[in-house]
Amino acid sequence: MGLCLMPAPVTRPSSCTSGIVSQKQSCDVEGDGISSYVQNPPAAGESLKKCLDITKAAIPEGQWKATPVYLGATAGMRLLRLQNQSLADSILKEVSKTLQNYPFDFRGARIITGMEEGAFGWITINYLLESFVKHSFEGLWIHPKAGTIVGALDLGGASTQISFTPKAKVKDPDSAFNLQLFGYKYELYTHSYLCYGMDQALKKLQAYLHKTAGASPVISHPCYHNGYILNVTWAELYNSPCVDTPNNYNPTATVSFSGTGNPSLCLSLIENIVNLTDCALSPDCGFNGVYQPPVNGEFFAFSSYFYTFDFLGLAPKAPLAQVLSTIETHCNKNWTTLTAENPAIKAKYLKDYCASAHIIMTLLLKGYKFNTTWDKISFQKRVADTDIGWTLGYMLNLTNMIPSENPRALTGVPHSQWAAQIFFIVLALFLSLLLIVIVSVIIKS
Ligand SMILES: Nc1ncnc2c1ncn2[C@@H]1O[C@H](COP(=O)(O)OP(=O)(O)O)[C@@H](O)[C@H]1O
Repeated sequence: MGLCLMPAPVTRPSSCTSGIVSQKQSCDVEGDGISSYVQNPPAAGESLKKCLDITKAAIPEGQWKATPVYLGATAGMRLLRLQNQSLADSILKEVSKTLQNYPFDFRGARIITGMEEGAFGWITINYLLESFVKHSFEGLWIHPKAGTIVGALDLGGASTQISFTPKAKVKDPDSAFNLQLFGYKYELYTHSYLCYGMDQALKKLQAYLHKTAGASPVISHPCYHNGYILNVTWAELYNSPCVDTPNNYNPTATVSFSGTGNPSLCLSLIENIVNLTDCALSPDCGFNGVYQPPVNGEFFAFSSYFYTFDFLGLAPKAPLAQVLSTIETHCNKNWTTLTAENPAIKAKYLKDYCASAHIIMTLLLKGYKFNTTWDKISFQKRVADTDIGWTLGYMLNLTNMIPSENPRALTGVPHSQWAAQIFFIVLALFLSLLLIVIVSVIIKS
């Protein structure tokens, strides 16, 4: 869930993340976003209030009333809505109530679509990189060269998004997101894969192993490190609409996953989860049978892409061969060695970096087909001192911070007209110079 605040008067918007950020003061709603609201509503409510109090302290009192606040919920809530619409509604209502008790200008809470999540992430990055317009020294606004716009790769907990401007027109209208920013039209390809965020992909992997293991209560997990054991109840394993509940479902039964640290087996299992076969025969396809034109230009990969690559020492960029060998070495480490080497990393993340690295490589190389353009991906968390994510783009859009028209055009001079004016000024100067030269030659002779 993301919350955005924009202290007024606005010069440049403060950033937003999952949680709350204002003027570089940030706090995260503790727990795993929306799931903490389902599991422990009072604790999640307290955590939200704590965040809001920190944010309130960071904004001068005189600006509180003029500070717009928006709340957008993403894939976690989209999944919950599929499972239990009324619970999703009551969570949004509760959160809205809390926000209304603060002195900000609260403008509503809603669940955004997957396409919006993808497109707003793309807007955030390109806004922070200042790739939409350049303000030239003459005070004129010039548009970017197509090459300066970057694509966005977001890997959240419940869904993953890819957004970029393809070379050719997007063939599937359901994947096209049209925008006009500073008078310049962009056609984005964007797709959000629900259930392929990191938490859900890991859950799919566990459920797949459980299904194929038969009745055995101890299941080998090739993506877990040797010596690591995880006990889960069936209720935890099947608590998501991303996994099918088995016929003999018994919520109180438990299953034990035992790590075997086998990177090649881990990779082949993940390729099954990602469902590459439905795109095997089609050229314009990502994975799971979803249309995707060929990737184009530079990309920024953030959220879970960054967390995993940063932990492995592979951010912001590393050659493909180094990435593959680092992942292999990491997965082969036993759990005792790994925890001793990383005392500061929480076990809940440490246990999964081997699996998450393989999920990432499968998505990027075999799904999106970055196999020949690996060096175009940069694994980043921040740009211009600001966290990357969909939230800032959402706020920029809602507050009309990025005008759809070119600022010069808004004052009545269209782009083509001022380009023509510059051309005639240069032509007039050139003719005047030519005239001076001709006259001085005539006078001399
Ligand atoms: N420090 C971290 N190391 C590894 N994984 C992390 C870390 N912080 C968050 N994650 C994981 O990254 C994924 C995306 O997290 P987040 O950006 O908070 O997603 P969401 O889009 O669900 O709000 C989740 O699976 C979360 O568990």
